[in-house]
Amino acid sequence: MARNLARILRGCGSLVPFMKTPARPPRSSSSSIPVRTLVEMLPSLFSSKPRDFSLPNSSWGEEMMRLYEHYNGHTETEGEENQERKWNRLPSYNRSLKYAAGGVYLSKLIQSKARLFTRNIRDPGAAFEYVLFIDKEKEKCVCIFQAGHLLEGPPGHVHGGAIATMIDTVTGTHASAISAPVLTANLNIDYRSPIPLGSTVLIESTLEKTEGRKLFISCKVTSTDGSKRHTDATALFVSVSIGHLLKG
Ligand SMILES: CCCCCCCCCC(=O)SCCNC(=O)CCNC(=O)[C@H](O)C(C)(C)COP(=O)(O)OP(=O)(O)OC[C@H]1O[C@@H](n2cnc3c(N)ncnc32)[C@H](O)[C@@H]1OP(=O)(O)O
Repeated sequence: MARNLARILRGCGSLVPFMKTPARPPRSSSSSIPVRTLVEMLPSLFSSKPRDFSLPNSSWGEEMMRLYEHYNGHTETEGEENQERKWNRLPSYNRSLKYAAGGVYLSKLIQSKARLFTRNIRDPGAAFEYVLFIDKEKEKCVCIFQAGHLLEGPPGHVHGGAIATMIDTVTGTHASAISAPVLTANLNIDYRSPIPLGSTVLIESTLEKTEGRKLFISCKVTSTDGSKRHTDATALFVSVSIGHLLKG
């Protein structure tokens, strides 16, 4: 069982190769409501190839697309030392336990239906639309997040739990890229200004330090032009053994 899970986790590593992405698919012109194109639907109907959810779909708005094209494979120079930072897209799939240990620690029913929380809505644009980029040194991650109408908390704004979910996802993906498998041990969030539903924001995470099995990561959510600070967070991840995951 542990050997099987080890194989899966190695497989997860292959789920995050750095890759360039194809051009944006056509958008519907007849309506502002996103339409799932036949091209998008066909692979899921006829192929077992997993869908990469971090590629553009017809629900992505102009700001999401502009930033996607900005970061995808982009190199920027920053700081006084003109340090170069190259951003690489991280693919994102909705299931990781598909090939797990034959229901040894999960019932087969649960295992076959298990889906990554943020990637389980079929209607594109309805909930979490996001794409993550990581720099080559794995010091920073940036996520472009478009918050769909199903994520409402206060009227017209994003639910605090949905924001926490995205912060956990971005910092957790960042920590996993450095040292998989990890679990969130601690997450502190300051909500500074509400995020309008339907808007696109930037979620940036920074590796502050590592101490043994512990990874300390900070995170901020801002408007895409950086003028508005929506949320600040710090997170602690702890590297765990496969045995710890199996123990539950
Ligand atoms: C690629 C796809 C990626 C998708 C991204 C999704 C990311 C989602 C991530 C999650 O949501 S994980 C789910 C939520 N988290 C959990 O369910 C974790 C539950 N907690 C545990 O399993 C254990 O408490 C934990 C693994 C975190 C730690 O247990 P251990 O027995 O492995 O470690 P230990 O308790 O010995 O602590 C190790 C170190 O961490 C420190 N530590 C642990 N918990 C802490 C805490 N809460 N606050 C501060 N420090 C803490 C602890 O003091 C110690 O420090 P030192 O090494 O310096 O002594």
